[in-house]
Amino acid sequence: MAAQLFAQQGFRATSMQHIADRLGMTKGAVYFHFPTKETLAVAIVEEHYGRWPKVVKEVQAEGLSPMESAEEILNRAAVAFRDDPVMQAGARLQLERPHIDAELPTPYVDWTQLLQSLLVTAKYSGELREGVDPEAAARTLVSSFFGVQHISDVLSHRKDIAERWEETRKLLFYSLRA
Ligand SMILES: CCC[C@@H]1OCC(CO)=C1C(=O)O
Repeated sequence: MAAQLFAQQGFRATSMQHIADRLGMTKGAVYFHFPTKETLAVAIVEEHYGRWPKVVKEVQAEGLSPMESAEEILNRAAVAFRDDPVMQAGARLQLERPHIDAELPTPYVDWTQLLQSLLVTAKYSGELREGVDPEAAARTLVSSFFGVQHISDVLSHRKDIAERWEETRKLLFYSLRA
């Protein structure tokens, strides 16, 4: 599907003909659904963003502590980035935003906001190490996660992302826990 093409070769190198061929459709049929390649990229990014509230809700229904919820959401994100072409395409398209003439959401800010709110709750429930600033810690978790997923993508096409993220999260959450 189109997400796989965007994930593998990026926005600029992917033509509507490539997409039509991959989908087994005519180019006209693709244009019928998506008038431009940009609208298709926006749809994929929106699909990517749209998947996270469900993941967050599932984790928060598990009755974990705030700190455990933060850790579990990021663990699931690592697996999702490994296995889901829409996540992979969304991650690449958001890096290619300067070359996509369309309104795309600013990445990372929602992640930071979500993790910060969990870490603030963790602070007041005594789970957060004394002196740790929840906002700075949330930014560090997001930078670390997206750095790990990027390097894993470049070096192993994300095959080892779960292992790479596990070693990173162990260190990070060790430093965050009270
Ligand atoms: C927890 C929602 C996170 C949000 O949804 C997907 C995505 C892409 O990186 C986001 C972001 O960067 O903030």
